[in-house]
Amino acid sequence: MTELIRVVGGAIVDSLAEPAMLLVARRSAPESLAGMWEFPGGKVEPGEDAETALVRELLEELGVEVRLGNELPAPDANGWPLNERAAMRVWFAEVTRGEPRPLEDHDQLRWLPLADPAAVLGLPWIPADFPIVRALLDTVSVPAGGGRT
Ligand SMILES: Nc1nc2c([nH]c(=O)n2[C@H]2C[C@H](O)[C@@H](COP(=O)(O)OP(=O)(O)OP(=O)(O)O)O2)c(=O)[nH]1
Repeated sequence: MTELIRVVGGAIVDSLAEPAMLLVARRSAPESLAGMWEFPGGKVEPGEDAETALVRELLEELGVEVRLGNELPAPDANGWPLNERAAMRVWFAEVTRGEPRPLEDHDQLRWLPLADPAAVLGLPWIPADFPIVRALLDTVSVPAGGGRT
């Protein structure tokens, strides 16, 4: 049996406590993915912990240090299926040092308002990411107060 390719992605928000904006990245490589938007991140290396891999990837790709928040709840422990060989786990994250720049694999970064789901879902994401983006929008749209009138 071939082993599952473990991918990790960062849902970088302006504030973990009160997320209003989401940072998304446009792939420049490989050619099959160029022009599509994604969660910055990458593959977990052998023997590496998923969260360590994510912190490493975000530093390599965007030049920032981050604090990880909660994991976006996924359908199973491997995360979200990307294809028959790969699955991705996604964590919320907040930048603690540096200004995100597209240093590797991306040609554009964009902050999007989470209050505008149409703007977020309107980008040409990697197709496998759409269920993840929808789940993320649902998660952040839960009113913090939760009060009833
Ligand atoms: N980072 C990231 N990868 C995604 C997303 N959605 C999705 O299908 N993928 C796929 C694209 C790639 O096939 C794979 C991640 O590989 P990668 O090329 O980013 O990994 P890496 O930085 O470790 O690169 P490498 O060492 O393989 O060159 O997962 C996403 O939202 N973010």
